[in-house]
Amino acid sequence: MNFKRITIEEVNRLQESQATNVIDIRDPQGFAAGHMPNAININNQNAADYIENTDKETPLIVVCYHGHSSQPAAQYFAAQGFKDVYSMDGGFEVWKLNNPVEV
Ligand SMILES: O=S(=O)([O-])[S-]
Repeated sequence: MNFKRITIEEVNRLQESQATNVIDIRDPQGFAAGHMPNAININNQNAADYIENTDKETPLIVVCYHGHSSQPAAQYFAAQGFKDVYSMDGGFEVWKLNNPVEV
């Protein structure tokens, strides 16, 4: 199973049309300073739990700073059985320019 790259515009459209899960793989400090609405900060400590307890049919959007490290992470989550996994191009650094940020 593979992941797809998605633009921020496509994320907005997807979230308008259906429920999604957003995971943010940045460091806790970066996450605490601001993140996408409803994003969950995922790290090596809580990833297994998240995988076990999350619906794999719901599209999963993986976010990092710039959209680079989210790609191997998205690949990993796809390999864990998530059906529809996206790596967000541009990452949070581009998201925050024009989109809501939650703290
Ligand atoms: O690798 S990254 O800078 O996109 S987090």
